[in-house]
Amino acid sequence: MERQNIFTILARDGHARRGRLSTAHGTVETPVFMPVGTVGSVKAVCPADLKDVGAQIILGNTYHLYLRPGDELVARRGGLHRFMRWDGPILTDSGGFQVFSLNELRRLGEEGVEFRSHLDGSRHLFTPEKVVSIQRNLGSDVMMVLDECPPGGSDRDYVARSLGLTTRWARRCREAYPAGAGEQHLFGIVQGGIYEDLREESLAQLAGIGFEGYALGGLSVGEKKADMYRILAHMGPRLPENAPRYLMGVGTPLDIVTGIENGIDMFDCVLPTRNARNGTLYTSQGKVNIKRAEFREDDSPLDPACSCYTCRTFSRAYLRHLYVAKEILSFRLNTIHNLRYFLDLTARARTAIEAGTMAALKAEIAAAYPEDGA
Ligand SMILES: Nc1ccc2nc(N)nc(O)c2c1
Ligand SMILES: [Zn+2]
Repeated sequence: MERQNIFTILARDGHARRGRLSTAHGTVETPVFMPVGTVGSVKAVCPADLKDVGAQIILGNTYHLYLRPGDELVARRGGLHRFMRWDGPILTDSGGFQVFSLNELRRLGEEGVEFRSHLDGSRHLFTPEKVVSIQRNLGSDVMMVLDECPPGGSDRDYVARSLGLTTRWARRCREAYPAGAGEQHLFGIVQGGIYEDLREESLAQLAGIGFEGYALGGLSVGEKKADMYRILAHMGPRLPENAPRYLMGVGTPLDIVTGIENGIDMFDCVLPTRNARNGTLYTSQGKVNIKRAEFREDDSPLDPACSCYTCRTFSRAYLRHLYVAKEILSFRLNTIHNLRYFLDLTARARTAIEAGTMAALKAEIAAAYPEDGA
């Protein structure tokens, strides 16, 4: 059957796109930031908090949920949406990246990647077919193919061989879940390291197989920022025009705005949630390190330009106190704010694209975050 187009472009500002992605659990207004909920929870906040800060779609992780509590257990509980009580769209990463980043002990072969659980050392094999089966058990709205993300700094020969494996695995994922087979979308992941020609080769091979969306993988993995921006500028606009484009694991506020101006629609990053827990808060005036003594008696809101629950309700003095006292509430209030900042940033980008003012938004973010530049 002819698949209806799942992605609509509503406005443009240069390469930037204002779009709308339809999924089985609702539509996603893009550009969009996706909070990371690795093991079925966005750390320190609940689904009501996520709705309150404007989250549309969140991330889960195949590797972690397969190991604990188990994808079949989640399926028996009605799938990940029901299990975690999140009724909006969910995207799950395929696990390949997590196997590489969490495990020294792993063996990579044509069949798949063999690894030991970081929880109990038990042995497992992820094949393309297996990661599709896991993501179908989880019931995620967007599934990612199994790919190899070459370590940052890998040489060109290694990257060239690796992208061939990634393409063969992507083809096996598509064969395991053909277009039209169900309501879940399957996205391909472009690799090719910091080499434009290898990136174009990876994309051509994936586009020849055909996916509902395309991700740029293999970035924000230790390469120089200038290399990431060079690949982003080269590949963002070259990704298929009428499909959603996802930049995996990125990034800082300036990275996100730079991604948007290069045609990217979807982003995920642990920075807002992870840095909330170590007291680094993102504001309209740049980063605020809430543990600094200067905030001891500061009655002002964390960010006067933010209307989140944390900024509406508490002072910097109180947020600093909670953090220094290692109160659990500190994690929740800091995370609510940081997520709201990243979600408001992409909401502002959606408005800016419609108004043709993306350049002004980028200049504002570059000024607030000078340390983020290339
Ligand atoms: N920076 C990242 C983050 C997540 C990734 N996930 C997959 N599957 N592949 C990559 O290359 C990633 C890169
Ligand atoms: Zn706030």
